[in-house]
Amino acid sequence: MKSAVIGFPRVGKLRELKFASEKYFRGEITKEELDETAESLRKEHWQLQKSNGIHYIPSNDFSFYDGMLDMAVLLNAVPEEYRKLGLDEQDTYFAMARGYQGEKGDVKAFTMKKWFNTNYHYMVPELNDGIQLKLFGSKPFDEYEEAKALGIETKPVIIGAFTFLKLAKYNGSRTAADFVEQVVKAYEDILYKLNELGTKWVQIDEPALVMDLSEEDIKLFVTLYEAILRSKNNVKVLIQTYFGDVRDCYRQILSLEFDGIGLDFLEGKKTASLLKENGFPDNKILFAGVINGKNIWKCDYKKTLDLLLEIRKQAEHVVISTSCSLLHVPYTLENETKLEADVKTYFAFAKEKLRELQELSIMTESGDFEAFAEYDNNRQIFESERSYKDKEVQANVMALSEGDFRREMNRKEREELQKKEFALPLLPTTTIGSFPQTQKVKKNRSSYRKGKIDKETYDRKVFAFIEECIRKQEELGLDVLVHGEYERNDMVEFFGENLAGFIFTEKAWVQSYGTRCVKPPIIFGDIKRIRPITVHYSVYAQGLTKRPVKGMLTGPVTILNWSFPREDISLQEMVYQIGIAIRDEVCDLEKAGIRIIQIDEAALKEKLPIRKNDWYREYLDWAIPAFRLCHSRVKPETQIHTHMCYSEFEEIVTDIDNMDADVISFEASRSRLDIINALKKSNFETEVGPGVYDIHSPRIPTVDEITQTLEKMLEKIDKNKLWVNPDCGLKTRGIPETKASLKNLVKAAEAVRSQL
Ligand SMILES: Nc1nc2c(c(=O)[nH]1)N[C@@H](CNc1ccc(C(=O)N[C@@H](CCC(=O)N[C@@H](CCC(=O)N[C@@H](CCC(=O)O)C(=O)O)C(=O)O)C(=O)O)cc1)CN2
Ligand code: MET
Ligand SMILES: [Zn+2]
Repeated sequence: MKSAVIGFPRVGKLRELKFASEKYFRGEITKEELDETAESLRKEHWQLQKSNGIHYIPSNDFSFYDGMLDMAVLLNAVPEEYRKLGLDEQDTYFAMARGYQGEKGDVKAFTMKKWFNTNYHYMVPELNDGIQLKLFGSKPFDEYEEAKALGIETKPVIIGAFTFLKLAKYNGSRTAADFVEQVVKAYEDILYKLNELGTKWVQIDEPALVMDLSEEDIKLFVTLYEAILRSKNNVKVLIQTYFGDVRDCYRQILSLEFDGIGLDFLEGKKTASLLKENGFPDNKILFAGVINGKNIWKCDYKKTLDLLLEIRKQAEHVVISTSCSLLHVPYTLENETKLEADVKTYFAFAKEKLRELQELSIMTESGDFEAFAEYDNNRQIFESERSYKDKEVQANVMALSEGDFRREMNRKEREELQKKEFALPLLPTTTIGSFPQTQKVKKNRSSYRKGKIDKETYDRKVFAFIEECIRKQEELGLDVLVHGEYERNDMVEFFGENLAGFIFTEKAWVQSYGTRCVKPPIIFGDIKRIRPITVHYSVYAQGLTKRPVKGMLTGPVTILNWSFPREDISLQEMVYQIGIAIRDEVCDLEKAGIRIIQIDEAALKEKLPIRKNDWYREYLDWAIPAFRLCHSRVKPETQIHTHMCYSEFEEIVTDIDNMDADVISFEASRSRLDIINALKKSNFETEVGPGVYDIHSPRIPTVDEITQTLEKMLEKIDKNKLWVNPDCGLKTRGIPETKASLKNLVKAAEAVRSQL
């Protein structure tokens, strides 16, 4: 069998693209220098795949920011306000990605959303009435030719018309249907152009096909491809799906003129049975996604080869592929110098997965797997005990009962008690937790890490940052303060480092959005808290001020979702183990005099199963209890906050309310205020702080803007329940813009408050 890769990480093995782009944003390097870095990364990635014998190598999977944004630009979906800036192509692109505030004008960034159930974010294309979709750019063609010049035939990857139209937002009166004609023509032109270039295969990504589809959706999909595929000429078209199965439209996919069909056999629970029940045509190639693009554990060769043999029974032509783009795993294990050898043997990152594809490809050609040393080695790894087990932790989870998930007093009574306890003004102002992670803050941590300073010196510096932060917040006039999170590299990695059962890496970065990356810790065994994690930082901060300072924790669902999970026990078991650890931390904070505790569940919505049918059984039935577990033991007057980003949780507002927090803050400014309508409709009881400005962009919101936002919110939210805060933490921002933004936030809150 031949092998294929859906997409490769683009930031580089040492995040070269991140550092070059950030330098470019700061004006430290030129566009040409940025381009050079990009080109050398693309070359390296293609050559690496080629040298690992990959037969179908992707191109145009590279992006300076995001593939969906690239697609929008390729299709000419650049709204007028960005064009009007008069910037060149590259800077117009970055203005759409990050917003722009300067001598040429003032525009906000595009909305950013979670890419299906991953921690990657895409930019939401804006299809305003004035937009005319047509083939405009040349990125896929340029990159195809660039690879070809290196002697590498690639399959350009583009996002498909259906997914593009489904994920776009429509600001005017036109809907997806009104863009069909234009979009078809644009994709036809893409195919013509590829044909002209002699491209053999194109990969059209249609992950939106794994969602629950309506009749209308299916009709749209069929209409689009009946038309588009008429123009393929000599180009073979692979329709690539991932993150689930295509149960709603499998037969339609088969009946269209695709040459290759990419299916996910790992997350697609029904993929194998779809194949069995409906067969697979002999004149098409099945790209079987069997190498996990989302987790870092080695592939189990026996299991995978058995699966491939099963698949072979249904499909004549099979190519071994990744289950999704390798964008979601780190680049290579080779840079990990501190992992113990016996631990390391269990993992495969992107580069190592290429090797797995190659080995499987070779073994399937032979038929006698057992003759291969690689097969044998792999068997041994899978037959040995992979994880650290802890009997006590397991017993604690087993012993959990009703009472562990319930606070003693109901929310309404708590609310009255807390209003007296804290005596805050109407529309209290606060922030989400982190303050700018400046060079100084990061340097302190890296010095400690490298052993240049000891823990005491490190902490002394952290305490100094905290003090400065508290003073700044008092000056700004915020009501509920935070300590600033200066001790954290990342809100999940930091907790992972302080919990037994996790291991962490040095360079295993994964792109989250734009230039921002995360280094997810790996869950390797049963999890328990070994020591208090945040208590001394919080206590120190509270000691500096009379105003309440929030204790700041990451919740169990988020820690789980932003880690690489084990594959030998259930998610529920892992999340309860983490929940118990966080509960102990919550109790210690309360004991130490911290009266408000925020438990962030930033990633709660992210892993809500794509299909509605699975929401409760597979997720919410344990995710919501896991959060409740953390705060079930606190006193009624202790106020529990939570925070969620990229919310879009309209459909699960009742479940969010059931987390039984006292206050929730969430993202609401980059996307429309839909969620607020949903809160009103569901009689949401939790007090709420919908973000009043977007922190993912350096742009400073004006007082007027925030005032208007608050006034709009007050139309739907009881004034006694509304909090005022930014969208999310401020760690990615600089100090000047943070100060300016928060100053405007406080001013706006005061102005609106005085009218109430
Ligand atoms: N896990 C996670 N997912 C999330 C979020 C989040 O906060 N965490 N937020 C949402 C948005 N996503 C985000 C993802 C990343 C960042 C972010 O700021 N990432 C930083 C890295 C943060 C970090 O771990 N920093 C390390 C430093 C790591 C580093 O670069 N070290 C240098 C050395 C630096 C030095 O010597 O100064 C190196 O290793 O080469 C630290 O502070 O300790 C970045 O890409 O720049 C922000 C938001 C959704 N998903
Ligand atoms: C990605 S959610 C971030 C929450 C965290 N408390 C912070 O402010 O950074
Ligand atoms: Zn957030």
